Amino acid sequence: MSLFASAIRRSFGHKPYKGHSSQWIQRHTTDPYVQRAQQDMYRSRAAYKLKQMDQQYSIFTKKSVVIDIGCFAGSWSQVAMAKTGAATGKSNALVIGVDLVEMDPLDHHHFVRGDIREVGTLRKIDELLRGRKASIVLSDMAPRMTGSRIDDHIASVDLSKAALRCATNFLQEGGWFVLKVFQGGMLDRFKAELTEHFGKIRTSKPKASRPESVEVYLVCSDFLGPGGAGAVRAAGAVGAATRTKQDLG
Ligand SMILES: C[S@@+](CC[C@H](N)C(=O)[O-])C[C@H]1O[C@@H](n2cnc3c(N)ncnc32)[C@H](O)[C@@H]1O
Repeated sequence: MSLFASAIRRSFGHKPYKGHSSQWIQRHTTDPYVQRAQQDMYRSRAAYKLKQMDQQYSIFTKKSVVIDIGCFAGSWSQVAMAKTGAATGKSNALVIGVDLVEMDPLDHHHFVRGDIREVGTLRKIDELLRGRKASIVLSDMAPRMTGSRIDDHIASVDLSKAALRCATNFLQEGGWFVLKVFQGGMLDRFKAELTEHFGKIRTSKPKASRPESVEVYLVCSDFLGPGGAGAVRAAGAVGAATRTKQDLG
């Protein structure tokens, strides 16, 4: 057994890979990001995807208020806690994680167990925000995989729409929305929907995302606020009409 595999065994118990195929175990134990995550004390290799996107787009600032949807096992929340200063417990920053699955607690982190598609879950997030708006909404949610590419794509777009509902409810104007979605035929229409709410949308495939994976990330910024682009267009039209009236004297 390799040194790394025996270290994992020590950390995670006698049969850490029970239920996984030999192909999965081989890929997992030789993956450099898995090894780095061990060394850096991240709960999963997914941490590096968020870190790489932050390096490229500068998403986090100190004191940000973050909602991390689909947060289990917690590595995105760990990154968010460190980047915003919430991990110190002395900052104004706030990180709220949401997942269907119970998560081992992180210091100064707020966890909601629930389904993001349900109103009750949104209500719990609202209570934790105590009247504040979020500066960043993250979603690394993945559906339960069926093995059918098209079904997994549809389920991923459904989850993304639920994450978008959460983002439009809680984001402050100018805020960020970073989400994972599986590529497929409905992606372009979903992106068009996002343009109704965000000034900029970029598609990202961070290095830590396995090339063979169908996942991509959408990095949306400049949240347009309630009413979205429709409201902005209407305000523009009112402004233009007022200016024309003034011009006409
Ligand atoms: C790939 S994992 C997230 C990994 C995480 N970002 C990390 O860094 O450890 C996807 C998570 O999405 C969660 N999820 C899937 N559907 C959900 C839903 N409807 N509401 C909340 N969480 C959901 C799953 O339970 C799973 O834990």
